[in-house]
Amino acid sequence: MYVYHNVRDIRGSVASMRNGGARVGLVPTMGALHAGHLALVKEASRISDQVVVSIFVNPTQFENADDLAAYPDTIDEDLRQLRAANVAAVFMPDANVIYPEGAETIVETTRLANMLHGLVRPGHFRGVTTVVAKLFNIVQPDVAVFGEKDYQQLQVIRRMVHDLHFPVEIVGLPTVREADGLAMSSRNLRLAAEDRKAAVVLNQSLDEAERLVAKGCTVETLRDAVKSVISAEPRASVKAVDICGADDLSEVSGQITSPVAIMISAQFGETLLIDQRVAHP
Ligand SMILES: Nc1ncnc2c1ncn2[C@@H]1O[C@H](COP(=O)(O)OP(=O)(O)OP(=O)(O)O)[C@@H](O)[C@H]1O
Ligand SMILES: CC(C)(CO)[C@@H](O)C(=O)[O-]
Ligand code: BAL
Repeated sequence: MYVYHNVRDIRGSVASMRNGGARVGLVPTMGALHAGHLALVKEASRISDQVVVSIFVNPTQFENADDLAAYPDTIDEDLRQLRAANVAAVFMPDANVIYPEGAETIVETTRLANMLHGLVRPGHFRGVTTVVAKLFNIVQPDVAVFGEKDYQQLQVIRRMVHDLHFPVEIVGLPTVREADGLAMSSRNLRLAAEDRKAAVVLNQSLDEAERLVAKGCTVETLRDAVKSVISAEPRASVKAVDICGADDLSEVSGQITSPVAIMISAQFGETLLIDQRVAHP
C-alpha cells in the first residue's frame, strides 16, 4: 500500500492503475477509522479493481474550532487497517496541499447546503463540497463510496456531481452500528462512559419512527414522537429532528404517503452526534 502526500504522486499512481485497465474506487474519510469506514472500503473493493482512501481532516467543514481541535487522530492504526483491507493507495495531504496559499475557490450547493443539518452547522456543507470536488479532481476516481449516516452529505454530493458533470459514480452504503444500535462514528471515541450508554437513545428513537411511519402517521406526530423518545434521556440534548422527502430532501407535511428521511442530531456532553433512517409508509 502506497501513502501519498502530494497531488502529483497520487495522480501518477491512479493514472498507472487506469492505464492497466483498472476501475478506481475512492473512499474519502477524515481518519479515526472504524467498522463503518471499513464497510465502505469493502464495498469499494467489490465494485472497483483498485481502492484509494483519502484521509484528510478538512478544516473548512468545521464551523467550530474546538470540534476541529478535538477530532480524533489514530493514524498508525488507520494505516494498519487499510493495509489489511488491501487498499492500493492512501492520499493523506497536508492542509496547504488542498488549500494552496491564496485559495479562494469554493463549491456550494446553494439550497441543499443551507437547510436542515446545514442550519445546525452553518458553512459545513460548503466545506464538504469544496473538499470533495478537490478530491475528485485530484484522484479522478471512477466511483466514490459514502455512508448514508451522513444522509444530507450524500444528497449534497450527488447534487454537486450532477451539476458539475463529474464523471464519478456515487454509491451510498447503509449505516454500520455497534451491537447496541449506536451508529459508529469517529466522534463516539470522545463520549464519556455514561454518554456512550445514553447515546443508544438515537437509534431507539429511529426504531420508534420506523414503526410509526409503517403504521401510518403525520409528519407532526412523527417529529413529536422522535423528540419525546430522545428527551426522555436526560443526558441527551436534541438539536434537530428533520423529516423530509427521502430522495430530494423536499419539504413534507401532513400524512406520510411516501418514504421520508428522518435525520436527528443531539448533543451528549461536548459531542454532537447524528443519525438517520429512511422510513417507508
Ligand atoms: N457508521 C457508519 N456506517 C457507514 N458509513 C459511515 C459510518 N460512519 C461514517 N461513515 C461514512 O464514512 C465516511 C467518512 O466519514 P468520517 O470520516 O466523517 O467518519 P465519521 O465516523 O462519520 O466521523 P464523524 O465523527 O465526523 O461523524 C463518510 O462517507 C461517512 O458517511
Ligand atoms: C466526505 C468527507 C471525507 C469530506 O471531508 C467528510 O465529510 C466525511 O468524512 O464524511
Ligand atoms: N462525517 C461528517 C464529517 C463531519 O462531521 O464534519
